[in-house]
Amino acid sequence: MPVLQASNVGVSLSGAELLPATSISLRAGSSTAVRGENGAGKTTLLRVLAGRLRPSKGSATLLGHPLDERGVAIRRHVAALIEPPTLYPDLTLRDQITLIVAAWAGDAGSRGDTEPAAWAGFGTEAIERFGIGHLADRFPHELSSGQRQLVSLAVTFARPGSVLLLDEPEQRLDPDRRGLVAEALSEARAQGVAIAFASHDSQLVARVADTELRVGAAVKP
Ligand SMILES: Nc1ncnc2c1ncn2[C@@H]1O[C@H](COP(=O)(O)OP(=O)(O)OP(=O)(O)O)[C@@H](O)[C@H]1O
Repeated sequence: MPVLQASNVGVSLSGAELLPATSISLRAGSSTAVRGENGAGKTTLLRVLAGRLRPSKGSATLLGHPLDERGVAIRRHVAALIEPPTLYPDLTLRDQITLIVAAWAGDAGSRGDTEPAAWAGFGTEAIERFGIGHLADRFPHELSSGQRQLVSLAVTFARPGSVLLLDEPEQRLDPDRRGLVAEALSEARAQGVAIAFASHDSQLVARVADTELRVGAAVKP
């Protein structure tokens, strides 16, 4: 059974088609690259899959249940980097990630399905994985745009889940850091995570994706 599946989901707003009917099926341990030109609807599709946008047509399921009835399950299973996470201006990078991971750990612990102690190292691991350990004591305004993207990735990968949704994870990153993204995605896929990511980076797609889904442009220029 696919972990996350969408059948003919489409989004229209005030008569404009943001996403033409699109189907996608994500299995555990698979990685799908969502491709298409600017404005084709990639971000819109990811927002639908993350339960952040209700489709105007079609349907989606998470672990066999309708996505729009699965608010708690989405939070529990899906880690998504679509919009950058909100960073607290007065907290260092280390404290931001510690706080975010502690909130998730508390949530998981209150459900009794994950030991809060098991979460303790996730934030530190994620910071190290994206090579931003040396920035841990900086505040958000002291980071470059690429460094902010690495923080966003660290926050997203710090959260274990069955599904990972990423919108252009390579954006603003230099080639070496794009390599770190490829490694992190490959590792997550090997661990059984179902991945969908939108990307304009053909190298990253070739390295990490086992399936490509082309999203059709809704409005041609
Ligand atoms: N809030 C909105 N209101 C109206 N139209 C929107 C809105 N958000 C996006 N769109 C339109 O929806 C279409 C799909 O946008 P989307 O962001 O999903 O494209 P994309 O494939 O991710 O593009 P890119 O590669 O440039 O990131 C575009 O034509 C865009 O102009």
